[in-house]
Amino acid sequence: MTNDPKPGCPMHAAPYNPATEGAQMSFDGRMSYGDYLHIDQILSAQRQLTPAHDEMLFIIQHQTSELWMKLALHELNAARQAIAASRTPEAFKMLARISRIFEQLNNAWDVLRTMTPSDYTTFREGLGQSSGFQSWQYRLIEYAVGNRNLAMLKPHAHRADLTALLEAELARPSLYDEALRHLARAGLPVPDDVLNRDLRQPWVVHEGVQRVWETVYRDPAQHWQAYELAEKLVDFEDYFRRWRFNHVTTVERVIGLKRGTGGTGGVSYLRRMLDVELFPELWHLRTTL
Ligand code: HEM
Ligand SMILES: N[C@@H](CC(=O)c1ccccc1NC=O)C(=O)O
Repeated sequence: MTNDPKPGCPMHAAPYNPATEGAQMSFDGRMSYGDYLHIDQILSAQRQLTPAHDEMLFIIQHQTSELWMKLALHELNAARQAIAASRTPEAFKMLARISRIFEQLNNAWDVLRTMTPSDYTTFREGLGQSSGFQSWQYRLIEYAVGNRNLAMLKPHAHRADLTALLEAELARPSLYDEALRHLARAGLPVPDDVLNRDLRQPWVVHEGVQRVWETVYRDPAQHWQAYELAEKLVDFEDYFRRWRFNHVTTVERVIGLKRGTGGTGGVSYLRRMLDVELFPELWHLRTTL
């Protein structure tokens, strides 16, 4: 019997066999989709600790977030390298992608929001003291962009490999440091104490830096690349802030004002994090422009 499509009513046609047009159907000794993507490994990592229906949603939500964070870090590191080499147009493309990744993470909250407090209490106890607070990729993103709080190293002290990773990040100039070094190379008067700062320390708001960004924003045509870089950074922070806001709102909706499993006050802690500014001068200049 052939599998040629029959003319006439599709209801009576034999099911179409894509092999007739050459679809590869045999994978003995050839690399398949699942082989390339290690699908077996990924799909065997959803191990519920309870029989609760919604625990699967919770696990997959976090695992997919960690995958997107992995890509965000990949792009962030490449963007930083491109800026350091003054290849800014290349960096713009990667920074735009990072913002889209955060948009993706922001949209994902819509799925998690379908979990009610009643649903969550069916498995919350099983989580013990684990919490997103201990996500090393999240901390690495914060450190990479410039939010360097050394206190956040502590939950990783039991893992020498992760501590080394985070420490290595703290020794590198952040995305914001690289942006400012780029401005200095372009001839803008970035203060020396900024260019020679102790990279491990948290960023401290600097009036001289704000003045440099003001110069850029007062005459964008004259400083087009710096202006474009600034707006890409603001765009990224905008999406990052939305992630934090979605997180705290979802948390309040699900656990109210209960303490977090990670030991913080929960919503009170997350609200405090809403005040963190990654690139403060880029926001402040808008008031003084
Ligand atoms: C029902 C869902 C969720 C609840 C109830 C929740 C709750 C919390 C709470 C209470 C904290 C504060 C730390 C603590 O004491 O535990 C926290 C931190 C955190 N959570 Fe969630 N979370 C949820 C979903 C998520 C998701 C989907 C992610 C994505 C990866 C995530 C990532 C984080 C991160 C990165 C932190 C640290 C934030 C910071 O230090 O600024 N959480 N979460
Ligand atoms: N901190 C959350 C627990 C929690 O959300 C969580 C636990 C384990 C793995 C990821 C988590 N997500 C984000 O914090 C709570 O207090 O319920």
